[in-house]
Amino acid sequence: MSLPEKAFPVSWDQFHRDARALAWRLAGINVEWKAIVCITRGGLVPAAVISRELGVRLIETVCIASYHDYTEQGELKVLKEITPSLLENEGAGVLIVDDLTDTGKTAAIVRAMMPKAHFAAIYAKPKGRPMIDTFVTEVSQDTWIYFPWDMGFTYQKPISEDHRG
Ligand SMILES: O=P(O)(O)OC[C@H]1O[C@H](OP(=O)(O)OP(=O)(O)O)[C@H](O)[C@@H]1O
Ligand code: HPA
Ligand SMILES: [Mg+2]
Repeated sequence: MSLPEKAFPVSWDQFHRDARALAWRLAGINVEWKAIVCITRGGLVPAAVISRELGVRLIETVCIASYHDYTEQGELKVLKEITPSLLENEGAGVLIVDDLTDTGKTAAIVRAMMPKAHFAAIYAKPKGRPMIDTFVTEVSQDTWIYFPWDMGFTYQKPISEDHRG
């Protein structure tokens, strides 16, 4: 297992703020969203915040799994498809929400299902960024984002000890 060089830990507070910031950007687009399609599981959390802020009550899931053994991406599996009524008109008026885009492979699969939908994620890495429409914060490709739902409290080594040759 190879660990990305840099760590970007996100607290619940910060995630809530960033999800709200994404909602502000989406509100500025001035589209009346038909529905939110969130990509499980990571997209469920920002979708809860964004649906509340934008007043969207129709929430659908598309269930995709790809990362196994922590940071290793395997074959992408679509475990549940999107309800056909939202696929009409190539997904125009639908808002797709995920927690992040990394290689862009997950976003590419969902985009292909609804080419006219708007794709929003909280965080983006450079490879995935061209696949999505709106995001809040970009981190470098060699950074791993640690989400609050995956974390617990542990001892942290002083930074100086990490840099000792
Ligand atoms: O841009 P990509 O390289 O495709 O990676 C991004 C996807 O990876 C993670 O999901 P994961 O497949 O780990 O499932 P999860 O949401 O259930 O944690 C994340 O939530 C994104 O959906
Ligand atoms: O940086 C990441 N953090 C958490 N999950 C992920 N899935 C793909 N990339 C990441
Ligand atoms: Mg995911």
